[in-house]
Amino acid sequence: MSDLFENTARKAETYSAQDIEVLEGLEPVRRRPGMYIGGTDDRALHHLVAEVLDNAMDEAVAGHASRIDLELTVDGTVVVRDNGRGIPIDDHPKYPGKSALEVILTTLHSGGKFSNKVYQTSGGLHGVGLSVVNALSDRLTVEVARDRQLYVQHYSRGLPQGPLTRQGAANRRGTTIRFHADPDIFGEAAHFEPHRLYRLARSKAYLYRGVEIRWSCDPSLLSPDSTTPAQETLHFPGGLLDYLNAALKERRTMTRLPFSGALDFPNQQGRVEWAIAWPEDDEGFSHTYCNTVPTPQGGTHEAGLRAALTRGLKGYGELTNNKRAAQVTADDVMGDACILLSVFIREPHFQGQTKEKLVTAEAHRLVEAAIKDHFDHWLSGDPASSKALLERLIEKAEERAKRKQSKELGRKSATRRLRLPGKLADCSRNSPEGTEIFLVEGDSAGGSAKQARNRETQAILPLRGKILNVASASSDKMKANQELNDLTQALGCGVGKDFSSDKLRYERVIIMTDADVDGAHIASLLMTFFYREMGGLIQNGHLYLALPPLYRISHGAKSVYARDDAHKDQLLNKTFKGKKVEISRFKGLGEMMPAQLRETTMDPAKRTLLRVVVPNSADPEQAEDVKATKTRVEELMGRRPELRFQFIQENAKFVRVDDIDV
Ligand SMILES: Nc1ncnc2c1ncn2[C@@H]1O[C@H](COP(=O)(O)OP(=O)(O)OP(=O)(O)O)[C@@H](O)[C@H]1O
Repeated sequence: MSDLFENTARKAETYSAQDIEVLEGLEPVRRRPGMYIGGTDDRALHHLVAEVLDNAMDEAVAGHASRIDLELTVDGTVVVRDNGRGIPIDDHPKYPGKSALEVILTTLHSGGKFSNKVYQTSGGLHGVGLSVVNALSDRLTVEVARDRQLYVQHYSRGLPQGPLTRQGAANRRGTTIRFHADPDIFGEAAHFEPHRLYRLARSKAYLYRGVEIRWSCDPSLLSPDSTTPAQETLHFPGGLLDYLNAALKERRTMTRLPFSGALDFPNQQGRVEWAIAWPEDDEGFSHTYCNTVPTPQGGTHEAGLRAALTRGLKGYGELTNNKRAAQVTADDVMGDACILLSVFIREPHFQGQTKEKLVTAEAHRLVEAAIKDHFDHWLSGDPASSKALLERLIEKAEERAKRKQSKELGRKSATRRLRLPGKLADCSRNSPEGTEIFLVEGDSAGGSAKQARNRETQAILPLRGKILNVASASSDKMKANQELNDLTQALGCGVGKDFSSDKLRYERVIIMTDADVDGAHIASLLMTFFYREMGGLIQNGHLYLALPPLYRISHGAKSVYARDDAHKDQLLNKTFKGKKVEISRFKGLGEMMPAQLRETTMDPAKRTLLRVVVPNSADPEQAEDVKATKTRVEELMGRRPELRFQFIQENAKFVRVDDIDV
């Protein structure tokens, strides 16, 4: 018998009652954190803050607190303070000599939210949140200000470090939880990201207009280009509609106004609030919440909304004698919409402690009933908008049906066959004529480009960071490279020996990178790839470089864009000579508003493109040039990185195509 089997057999003999462990107190949380917070990764770490903030929100929604502070200090400690009733500090009847506060912090399943007595609708229900945070913090301090007295107790890894002590008079009330996540659990490198905490605080403020949340974070924790403020008071009297407007910015929508409203359920069963818009660019999202807890996986409340909107639109179609409306499905209605939905209900049922999905069956009926009538009213109140929306949704349904039927090798069926990369936002036109694909640097620039594009003819493929330099990489490495694979799949024309110009899915391939050195580097890597692996694409004149501006120069209401320093100087010396101007420099494409990006770089009527050309290999007269180019590319891209950028600037042969005619 092998050692392994011998050992196993011995273990079986000695397996007895003493092998059965019973974990006491908060020990199970430390031993199996995944069960309570879904893991020990970044998401789980940030979930700790959500647990504590949810308690303060519950106190606010119950009408007892109006202000919450969320602070991230320089050593990574999170402070959540509210001006609510304060966690009870009197002795717990079941545990004489122990305060209710200590019971709450050290015992799983203890809390005031198991009945509706102290909280009508609450995000908390399991009575474990705070004890879990306590168990997973190497330092936690709780301060309670009640009855004009301040009480303090310190904990470490779930254990009290001393008794609850009275610290003297307090002229405020409420609870303050200060905690530092335990590096033994989350790792030494784990840290709270200011932007995630800020966004969490902001969404809570949008969800409950009766609360003011003061966010603050040590400025040294913010990177220089961070858009997260170090301090901000978050209070939104317009609720979800404010949220939607902020998310939409200046994007155009199918209807004149968003569909928004709020309604209390009958018999004080709770409340529903919603704000929905259908953007013209079809880049939708869906954020749903129950008792201010985000439910990223949706659930019954979202299903209720789906039913109300779909039935409403179909009904409106019938009312206006539009028979084609019958084919519209819930996916057509919801798929590309921007959706914000928040419900407050009693005793909600979620899936798991991280509460990602609402499963309360009743929520479906309540939400559907509440929203349906409002939606019908809204549709009939603005016939022009409703007609435009319905037509767009019918168009989608018809496109879908056509795709299903079509056996031909159209774009979409090819799409499925080719298994296009998920991050490609494809254009809707079926043939390559007149279409273009923008290869964009990074997801954030990709997001702006998607909003700025013409969705019929312009596709967007965001590429992450620097792509592989194919001139110095092995062919195996190239085949394994995700970014290059995505690019190849999106273009559809094959690489190397398999390249076929006829299969190219777009008429123009446009590299759109930032107007800086990094951008030029990425563009040069992409051009090297095309040159080596899809030479025909350049030979046939399909490859272009976009020219995003580097500066905006404004004088009063007039703004013009300059693509580089020389252009800027030229404009300053001519157009704006002697005038007081404001100059702003774009850090990257992602920083531009979609409208600016459209106007300056993407709109065929206004932009400037550079076409990338190489000497023609079919022309014997150019044979020398062909050879020279090849040597140059091999030399510079292959072995001498320091000369790459210089090469692009000085030696690449571009033909300038101003205001290219489309
Ligand atoms: N900021 C607060 N103000 C007043 N009472 C609080 C506060 N935070 C916690 N509590 C009390 O402590 C109890 C336990 O909180 P805990 O976070 O452990 O669980 P919960 O919120 O009840 O449920 P869940 O585990 O689902 O979050 C709450 O039910 C509430 O009675």
